[in-house]
Amino acid sequence: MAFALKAAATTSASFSAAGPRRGASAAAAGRVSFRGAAPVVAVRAATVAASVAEERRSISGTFADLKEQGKTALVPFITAGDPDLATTAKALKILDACGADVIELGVPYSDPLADGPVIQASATRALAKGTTFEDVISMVKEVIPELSCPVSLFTYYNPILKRGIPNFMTIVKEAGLRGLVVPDVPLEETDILRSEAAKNNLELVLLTTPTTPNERMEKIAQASEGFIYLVSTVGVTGTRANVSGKVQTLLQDIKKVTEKPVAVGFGVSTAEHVKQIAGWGADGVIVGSAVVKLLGESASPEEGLKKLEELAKNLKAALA
Ligand SMILES: O=P(O)(O)OC[C@@H](O)[C@@H](O)c1c[nH]c2ccccc12
Repeated sequence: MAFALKAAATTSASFSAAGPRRGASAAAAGRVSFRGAAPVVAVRAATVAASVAEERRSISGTFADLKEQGKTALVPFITAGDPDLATTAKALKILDACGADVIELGVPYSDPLADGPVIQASATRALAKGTTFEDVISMVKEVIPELSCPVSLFTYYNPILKRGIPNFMTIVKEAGLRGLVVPDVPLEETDILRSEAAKNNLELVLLTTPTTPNERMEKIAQASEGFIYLVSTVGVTGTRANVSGKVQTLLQDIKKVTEKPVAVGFGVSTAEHVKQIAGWGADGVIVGSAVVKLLGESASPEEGLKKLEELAKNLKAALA
């Protein structure tokens, strides 16, 4: 696997110094400070406030804000449509309320080659329910306005190719999504994705793995946007008892070549794991299978959501 994202940090950094991290407060600040201004100025000011608010909800902007606060991002992953899309909508709101900093939303796919048994089974259940890409987008469009954290879409390449890259990016942007993770596209083939994503204000997150040669890792780091996804271990997604000690060295290697945030995923499932990884200097932790398992394998959607809330709170507390 080889992954990449672009240089999204360019604009976000300049906004990161201003107060709380999310859009609502920026908009509120705009209302107060522009009161009484002449109409034209007010309109211009409102536009600036809106773009600041917009920027603050970007993935890179979120990471920049957290860095200032000395915090590590919690990035949960869930599969859309498992157990059903209504539950996915509720799960997004719960994760946001529990302090998820960015959410990775997976589009269910029939050949998830990088996924282990838990996420494969989850995608299979979602597809068996008839979940389509269009259904996922409609749900997302409704829910995103209610969330304060940015949501990134996780998808294999085929659904993108099928719709045409420019068309796909427009759909994703219009749904309110802020980023994309596409695990089966090699770095060399990400240019077109990145440029079309950029036109739609979407950040393309790239991945690097323990077997990625240093020189290539450097290129991935340069091209990745939002954050750099450090895959903690070789193999597929899925919970593991321990986090590989190699991650600490890999983090150091990446940080030698880039200032961009680095988030660690694959096999991260417990409060201890996230604490350990944060202690090694990671800017974010990505938790997939542990979360997906709760939602997909509980006796009822309600029970799954309750367990999800407990786990999210627990993970967030470990990063406080
Ligand atoms: O499930 P895990 O081991 O917690 O790993 C993260 C993860 O689920 C998510 O980022 C992901 C799901 N499917 C993937 C495929 C490739 C890379 C990453 C992913």
